[in-house]
Amino acid sequence: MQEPIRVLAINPGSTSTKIGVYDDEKAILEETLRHDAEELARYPDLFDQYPFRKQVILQTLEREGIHLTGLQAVVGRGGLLRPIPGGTYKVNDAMIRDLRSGRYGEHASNLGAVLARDIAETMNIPAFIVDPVVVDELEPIARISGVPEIERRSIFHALNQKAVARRVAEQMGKRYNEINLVVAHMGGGITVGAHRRGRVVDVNNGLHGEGPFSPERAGTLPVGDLVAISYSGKFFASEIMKMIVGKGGLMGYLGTTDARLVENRIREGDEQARLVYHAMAYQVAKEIGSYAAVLEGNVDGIILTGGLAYGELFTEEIRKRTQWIADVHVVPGENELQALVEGAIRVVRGEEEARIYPHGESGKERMSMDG
Ligand SMILES: Nc1ncnc2c1ncn2[C@@H]1O[C@H](COP(=O)(O)OP(=O)(O)O)[C@@H](O)[C@H]1O
Ligand SMILES: CCCC(=O)OP(=O)(O)O
Repeated sequence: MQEPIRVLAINPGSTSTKIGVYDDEKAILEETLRHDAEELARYPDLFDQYPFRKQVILQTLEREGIHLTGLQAVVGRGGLLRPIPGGTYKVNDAMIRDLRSGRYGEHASNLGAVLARDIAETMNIPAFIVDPVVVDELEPIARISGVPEIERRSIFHALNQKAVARRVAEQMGKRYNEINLVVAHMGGGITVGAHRRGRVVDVNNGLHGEGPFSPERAGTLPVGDLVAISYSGKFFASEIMKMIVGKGGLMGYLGTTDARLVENRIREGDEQARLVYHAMAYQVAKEIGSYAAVLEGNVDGIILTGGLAYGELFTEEIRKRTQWIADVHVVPGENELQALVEGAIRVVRGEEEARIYPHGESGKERMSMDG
């Protein structure tokens, strides 16, 4: 019998590092290492977290008796790169440069490719990323922001939204590219996408102040008030950015990114916690309604996924407000580790060729809201 292909998958999120070791498509280890906000606050810059995240990965593997020598590939979640089509990409120098410099913005997923290559290099095996957060299938109409100088961009939980959408389509006895879905991924960040026949034609940019607020992000803000606060002389630009990503949302109002703690507080009668948690669900429901309009009301299903979808209080609040649109499917957690591994295995088996991330410079592409 042929030896299985063993792959390590690394998925750094804003509140956790998830790792998986798979023999072919079978998981032999899956672990979510949660990082509380205080722990991460010790690292002022994203890449300052690098040694800490690498250490927890290696310690977990050692504790589980999994040796790096048995691996055939390492795959990481792809971060903020230039907009590229979906697929499996070999980690290359241009990719590492863009991720380390934060040229297209900063997010924990920027660590994925770098961690993958670092570990892969010691074993002389390949490193990949699959469907990074910059997968871009927006229609031209969705790119118009309302200000000519600002173009809307596609930054979302592409890997999980697509993997879960495929799974639910299959359960419905349909193919992903035959139906229309609204998918809400609700993790540290929240993104809601309109999937029209297998393409995400519109989605809120989960990192740059669009959409519902989330455990650690502000989402859409009243823009005039944001400008006023930005020029009030009371805050540095970096402090404003932290209010939008990192210390916004649940963190800003309640001092935690952990929805489980918020649910406990609600059970103990904390009225502020109840109001804020319900407001987050309310904003997700509003966003789902707007993407149902994008699909002209032809919605075959609504999917609620990500860590927050474990919270029944939360998903019921969204269901109550959106079930008139279509059936609501709750798929808690995410399928990201498996989707990463499947993408890597297709290439290792030679079923698919790895895509090459392009080298190249263009000052115009630099994000104005980096960091
Ligand atoms: N059982 C649960 N009930 C309610 N919320 C949960 C549960 N498990 C995880 N969460 C919440 O989900 C959020 C993290 O989601 P996740 O998709 O793991 O995030 P990320 O990958 O962005 O770090 C956190 O607010 C966490 O507290
Ligand atoms: C929108 C980019 C992806 C994202 O927000 O991921 P996390 O929820 O894991 O932070």
